[in-house]
Amino acid sequence: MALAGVRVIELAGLAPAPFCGMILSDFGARVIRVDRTKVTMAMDAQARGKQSVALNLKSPQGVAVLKKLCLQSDIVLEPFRKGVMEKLGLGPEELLKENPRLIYARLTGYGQSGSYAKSAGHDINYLAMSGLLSMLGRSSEKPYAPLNLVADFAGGGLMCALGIVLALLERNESGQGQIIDASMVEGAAYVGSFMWKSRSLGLWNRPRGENMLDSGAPFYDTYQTSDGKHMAVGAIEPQFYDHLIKGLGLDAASLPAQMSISDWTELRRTFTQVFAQKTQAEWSRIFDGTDACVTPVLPLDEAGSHPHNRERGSFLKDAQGEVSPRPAPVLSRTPARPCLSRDPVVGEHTRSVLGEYGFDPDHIEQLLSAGVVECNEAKARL
Ligand SMILES: C[C@H](CCC[C@@H](C)[C@H]1CC[C@H]2[C@@H]3[C@H](O)C[C@@H]4C[C@H](O)CC[C@]4(C)[C@H]3C[C@H](O)[C@]12C)C(=O)SCCNC(=O)CCNC(=O)[C@H](O)C(C)(C)COP(=O)(O)OP(=O)(O)OC[C@H]1O[C@@H](n2cnc3c(N)ncnc32)[C@H](O)[C@@H]1OP(=O)(O)O
Repeated sequence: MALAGVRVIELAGLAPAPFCGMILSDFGARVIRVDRTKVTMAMDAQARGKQSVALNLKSPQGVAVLKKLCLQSDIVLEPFRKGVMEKLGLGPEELLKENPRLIYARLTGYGQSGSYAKSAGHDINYLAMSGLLSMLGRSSEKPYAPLNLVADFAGGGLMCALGIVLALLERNESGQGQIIDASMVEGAAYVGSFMWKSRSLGLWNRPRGENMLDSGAPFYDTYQTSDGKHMAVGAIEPQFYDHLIKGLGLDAASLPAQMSISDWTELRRTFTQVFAQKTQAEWSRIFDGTDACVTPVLPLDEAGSHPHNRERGSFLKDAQGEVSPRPAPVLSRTPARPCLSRDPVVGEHTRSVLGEYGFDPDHIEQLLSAGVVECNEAKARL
């Protein structure tokens, strides 16, 4: 796999950093998640392929353990508020002095500088600060955040993984690590570069929800079907729009022009009425195999069984029978080989990882009895 041999220490976080760690793990990196002690349940729903060490970083011995792990690692990924790692004596200066090849990835909302750097926040705040949230939502409605997809995952976890891979690539030449300051505000904004750079095209001149790509256009929207499901329509180009009109059984000559904005309300009404006359399956049969750019809106538990996704193996089932997306993109020689066994229990691998990283057995037992680390091998076997 592409990242085979790469060692990652991921400090347990909420959503973006676990996603970043899972990407690295899916593509072959060895990811050790450092959990807190005295935690019963892992909050990490993206723990595929990771191992867990439970370590109390509030104790000097715990800090020393983390330093030793980082000394033998390529990457440390930290998801805390600015200053937390420094307060623990685990800041980048400290760790890079000991291991100059270390890539120190800091995944935060507001970045390591600026007046918000130390403020708490979540995806919706970062999205708001990126400028993008102002563009999201239906006409005459307030801005609407599309789950926590944009800042946490696209602009956060994924962008941080990109930074890590770039730093690894560069390290091959320089032999040196570096610090990655991954701000979700900036990551989200960067993902949305098109929105800034396409303003001159007039794509966003109208109020929110009234433009071509923000649900303003009737040919770029979703419609309810007679069984209460939905179809997604993305028939932008005229040749594809023609297929849409044909599939809907409408007469193009009796409709207003596609790009006549003043007629969009009326056109949407027509499309709404027509889509409501058949079930999702019936519309899928009509549009499948055409260039109308019309697809069913699939719920999560149906996405994997759609013929197209099934043919490609786009979703995988783990040992517990849980279905989730397979890692993307697909590399031809070194594709990801995601781990299909269950997620780690908090502290399941403490003893084995410490042993592997050079802690002698007596020292491990001393750390365990002092409560600096915890091991839950037995719980994992239950
Ligand atoms: C929208 C998403 C967030 C979605 C998250 C949800 C999925 C979950 C949120 C609440 C969860 C539920 C809840 O917990 C109750 C149940 C618990 C149960 O176990 C499971 C079910 C629950 C219902 C549970 C279910 C779900 O998990 C939830 C619903 C996001 O936007 S995520 C993005 C958030 N932003 C960032 O990541 C940006 C960077 N980080 C930050 O800004 C801050 O970390 C943040 C997120 C604001 C949190 O601030 P906080 O004050 O809590 O932490 P920090 O200032 O960073 O400091 C960390 C302190 O912890 C110490 N520490 C860390 N590791 C260790 C260790 N191993 N040992 C000892 N101590 C440790 C560290 O030293 C810091 O201590 P100090 O404060 O003293 O410096």
